[in-house]
Formats: sequence, structure tokens, C-alpha cells
Amino acid sequence: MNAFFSLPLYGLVTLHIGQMFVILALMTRGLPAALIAGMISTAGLYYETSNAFFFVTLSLELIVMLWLNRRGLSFLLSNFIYWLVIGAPISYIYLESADSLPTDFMVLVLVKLMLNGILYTAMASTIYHVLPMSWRFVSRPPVAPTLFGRIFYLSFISIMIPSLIIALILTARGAKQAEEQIVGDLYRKANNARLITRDLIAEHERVVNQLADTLAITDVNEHQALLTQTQINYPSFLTMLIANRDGYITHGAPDSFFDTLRTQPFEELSVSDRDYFRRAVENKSSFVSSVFIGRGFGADSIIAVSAAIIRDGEVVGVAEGSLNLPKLSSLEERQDIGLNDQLLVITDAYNRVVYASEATNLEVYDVYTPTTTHNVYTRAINMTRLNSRNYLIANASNQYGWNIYVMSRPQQITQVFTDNLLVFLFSLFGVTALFLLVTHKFSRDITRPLETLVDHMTSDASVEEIENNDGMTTELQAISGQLSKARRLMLDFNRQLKQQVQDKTQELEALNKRLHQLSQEDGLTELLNRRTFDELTRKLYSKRCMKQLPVHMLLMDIDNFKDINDSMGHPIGDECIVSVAKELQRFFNHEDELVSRYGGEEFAVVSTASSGSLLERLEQFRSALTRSCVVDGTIIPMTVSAGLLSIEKDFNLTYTDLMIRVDQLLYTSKREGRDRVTHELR
Ligand SMILES: Nc1nc2c(ncn2[C@@H]2O[C@H](COP(=O)(O)OP(=O)(O)OP(=O)(O)O)[C@@H](O)[C@H]2O)c(=O)[nH]1
Repeated sequence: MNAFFSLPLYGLVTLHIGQMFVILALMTRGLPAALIAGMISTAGLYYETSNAFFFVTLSLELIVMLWLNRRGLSFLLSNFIYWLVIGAPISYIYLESADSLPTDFMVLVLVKLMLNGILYTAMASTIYHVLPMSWRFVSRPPVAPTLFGRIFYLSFISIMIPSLIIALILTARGAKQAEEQIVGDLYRKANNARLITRDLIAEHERVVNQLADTLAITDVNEHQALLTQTQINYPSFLTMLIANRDGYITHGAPDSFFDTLRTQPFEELSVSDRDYFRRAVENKSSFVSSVFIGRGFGADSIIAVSAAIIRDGEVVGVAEGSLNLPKLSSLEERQDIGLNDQLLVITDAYNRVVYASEATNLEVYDVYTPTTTHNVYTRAINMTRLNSRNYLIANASNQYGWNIYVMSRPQQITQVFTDNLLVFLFSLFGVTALFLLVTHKFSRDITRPLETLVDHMTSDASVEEIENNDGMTTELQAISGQLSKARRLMLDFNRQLKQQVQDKTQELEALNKRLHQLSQEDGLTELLNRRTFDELTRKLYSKRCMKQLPVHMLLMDIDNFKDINDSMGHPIGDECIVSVAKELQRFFNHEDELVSRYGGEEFAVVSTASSGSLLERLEQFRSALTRSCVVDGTIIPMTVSAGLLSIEKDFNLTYTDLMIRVDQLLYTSKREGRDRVTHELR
């Protein structure tokens, strides 16, 4: 059982779709979940092989991928690097030590492992990107922060999966075709060799039969000539002989052979113990021997073709021809067997080598029975080992019990697959480079106009539409037009808003100023109110005292004002108060002189002027006041009572005491008959 959901392609080459889920678990649920998924998916393999290798490598793959991913590499690239640097070497060592795989298939398996890794990771990546966000339990860094990177990554993995699958299927089909072709070729050659050897033996058997028939009716004197001629006609016969009924050689060809033979001891000339003699005599027919070592004339490995010479139903002798076995090499040449590392071995019914290609290191008469194994890569043909190399082996046997083995190196099949995969890998690199270029251009086509648009929209310069919009698509041109329009409106609105804010600010400032003024002024007379006057004068007074400079405090009150109010009404009273204030402002306008409405009809003046100047102006004021208030052409005469305290020496008086004292001086003036000034100097 294989819980990897394998999709067999060719031989051991299968796509392990199940691994995709393990990678997906790593992407969405993290390492512990992926390890559990990996354990489940390799459980079947573990159960079958009792080997934890698959789980260990899978775990290593997951850990390395995660580690690389945390360093900013995509899972796809991480997987590729893993297989290149760790996975392939480890698998190589494992497969090599496990010895379960012929080394001829090693490259193929390693390339397949790598492609498999790329494929299932690409599939997992694609699924990951279309999964709802809620399925992603672990946050992953984005595959690429730039638009270019994202377009490239997504388009790359989406084109890679189909192309990888198509490439694998096509190469698998290619390998199958190559396999069929090579296996067909081997069997065709084996079959041809079967027919040729059959015909060869049959022909020589016929020749020996004919010879025996002719010898039976020919005078014995002509036997030697007949034999020599036959051997000349059929050079495939290395030697030929005629033996009499007792098994003694009476004639031989070629002549040189027979001359040598004749020099042998008498018993050496007997072939009565040889199968080819006994069987021919016993069966009164022809016979084809298996391989044996000749004697008498050298010690060649030979095959003997013999026939009984029958005269009047009685065997009178045996004619025999020994086949020249090395001449079978023509068979090899005729079938191009030497090419492509192909080998030919022919054995007889006793598995003795009749003929073997030189590269097999087999000698004629050696016993050869190939042990064959079935191989996953080659379903239609067996594999065998010869001289510690693997060979595909096709065999055929003829009716003489001969076996014909044609062998070929398995690379011929795996080469097609491996070559195709390598071509695919290189094309993939090419496609990747092309993709990089195209997506780079594509993303620039998108981002450039947007950048231009943003630059244009954020610059303070012109509000005109973008002049050079050649690079823009029509959609972007439309958006750009609308944005420019919106921006113009916005700028207009902004300008109006600015103006309004400016106006309002000015108004507010004026209002504030006025409020400030109002808070300091008396509403009727616009003189300083009592609170502000006290505040300012307190400071001035303490400064003057500190510096011991003269300061004068003047407090005055309109005399009998109640009468004016009572007789003429409050509005007229107000007018009188205002005219007093105006006169005060007129006469007490020196620097550091403050004038205040200190109460209802009470006024205060602080001055730093000389007392002479002050008293003079006070008198001028009092005199002007009598005529200052005119209502409906009638003068309302007014007088004031005043208290004046000049501080010129005693600077120890507090401000409160100062005011109390001035007030007392004012009341002194009132008490003493009004319209006067009580002046005190301290
Ligand atoms: N029209 C008007 N009258 C005010 C104002 N403030 C105070 N008065 C009046 O001023 C008068 C002050 O009167 P009194 O304090 O009795 O003193 P007087 O009549 O001026 O007499 P003597 O101060 O003793 O000379 C009151 O009748 C108040 O109502 C004001 O702002 N307007």
C-alpha cells in the first residue's frame, strides 16, 4: 500500500500526489501538522518495507523547506534547493546501499525525485494561493513583496504544473516507445538468429545426408575426392570425415587434416565412441551433436553433423562434418549486433556456448544459463547480469534445442527518459528566464503609469491632464482623466476653503481683540474698567516704589450726580459720564498715565508725571468740565471732588492702603463742600 497517491508514469517513476497534501499542511498548519501528515502518508511504506527512510527524508525535507522559507525563499525554490543539495545525495547513498536498484537507473530515479518534488510543491503552492484566508493557520511571509514578484511567481507555478505533467507523461510515453522499439529489436534479432542457425544446421545436415547417400552408391576409390569436394563447397565445415562401420576413419578432408590424422596412433582414428557416430548408426539417419571438444585434429570446440551411409539397408559407415563455430560471427555482423553494446550468445541443448560475442568473455563450450530477473523499468523483457553489468535479454530457441540470447544495455531505454527529462529541465530554465523578462515588462507596464499618475496627482505643479500618456492603457487613461478632473475640483474647493478660513480667522482675531478690549474697558466710556486699572496700576506702582520714583494717584467723583439723574433722567446722566471720560482722556494722556472709570460716577487716574504738570492739567480739566456736557444746546454744569495722593518719599505704602488713602482724601473734598482737590504728599 502506498499512501502517497502515486500516479505511475514509467517504471519506478511515479508522481507522489500525496506529498502535495503534506506540503500543504506545512504551509497552512505549520511543521507539527505537516510531520503528522507525513507520518500518515509514509505509514504504508513503513509497513511494507519496515524502513523509516521515507519518513526521515520527508521530515528533513519539511524542516529544510520551512527553514529556507523563513529566510524569505518561496516554498518552491526551497524544495528545489532541498532536492539538489540534500535530497538527491541522501537518496543516492540510500539506494546505493540498499542495492535494490540497478545503478543504470540511478540518474533516472534521482531526476524523477527532483521533478516530483517541484511538481507537488508547485501544486501545493497553487492550492495554497486559492485557499480562503481562514484556512491559513500560520502566517507566512508573502512570496514576493513586489507586484513583479507576485505576477512572476503565480504565473510561473501555474504554467509549471501542466508543463511538468505534460513533460513527464510525454517522456514516459517516449520511454515506453523506446522500450518497445528496443525490446522488439532484441526479439527480432534473437528470432532471426534462431532461423539462421536452424537453416544453417538444416542445410549442413542436408549436405551430409546427400553426401552419405552419394557415398553409398559410389565406388570407395572416389570417396576421398567426393569428401574433399564437399568440404571445399561448404567451407562452414571445418573438417569432414568418413568412418567405416567399425568407427575407424577411412577418409578425411581437407587433405592436410587427413594427412595429420593418418600420423596418429591407430586407436586415435576410431570415432566409435562419439555420439555423432553411435547415434547415426543406431538411428540409421543423420545427427546433429551438441558442442564438444574435438580430438585428433587440434582440440577445437565443434558441432558434428553426421549421417549413416546405408547400402542395401545396412549401415556401412558414417559421413561427418564439423561445423566451423567461429564462423558464426557473421551472424552477429549480419544483424548489427555488435552495435549499441548488444551481445549475442548461442548455446546448445546442453547450455554449452556455441557462439558468444567477444565482449561476453564466454568461451565456446562454456556452460551458460542466464539468470533472469523481472525489472520494473522493463515490463516486456527480462534483465540479466553478465560480467557485473545489467542487460536486457531476449531469447529464442531452435528445434535443435539451441538457445539464442541477444542482450542490450538498459541505458538505451533509460537514456531516452533521462535525456527527455534533462531537455525538459533545461527548457524549464529557459521558460523561467523568458517569464522573468515578460512578467518584469508586464508589471512595469502596470506600475509605471500608476507611478506617473500618483506623481502627477501629488505634485503641486500643474492641474492639467498628463501630457505623455503613451504607455497607459485606455482604462488607465480614462481613470487618469477622471482623477485630473476630480483633482481640479478638489483644488478649487481647497482654495475657496482656504479663503473662507482666512476670512473667518481674521474675523475671529478682530472679535477676540474686541473681546479682550471689552474685558478691559468700561462699556459706556471705553475707559479702563476698575479690574484692569487695578491690575495695571498695581504693577506700575510696585515698579515705581521699587525704583523709588514719584507716582500720583488721583480719585474723583462727580458732585451731586444723583440730582442730574433725577432731574434729567439716566440717559442724560450717561451722556454726562461719557463727557467726563472724554475730558479725562484729553487731559491725562501722558505716557504711563492710566485713566479708569472706577465706579458708577467715580474716576481714577494714575500718573508718573511731575506733580506740577499733573496739578496744572487737573485744574484745566476741572475748568473744562463745567462746560463739557451739552444736551440739546444746554450746558449741564458739572464739578468733581478729588483726592490726590503723590508718593514721592514714602514708598512703603501698599497699593490697597494707597487706594484707601486716596478715597479718604476724596471724601475729605466732598465733606469740605465739593468741587475741590485734597492733595497729600508723602
Ligand atoms: N445715569 C447714570 N447714573 C448713575 C450711574 N452710576 C451711578 N449712577 C447714579 O449716580 C448717583 C450717585 O449718587 P450718590 O452716590 O448718592 O451721590 P451724589 O448724588 O453724586 O452726591 P455726592 O456724591 O455726595 O456729591 C446714584 O443716583 C446712581 O444711581 C450710571 O452709570 N449712569
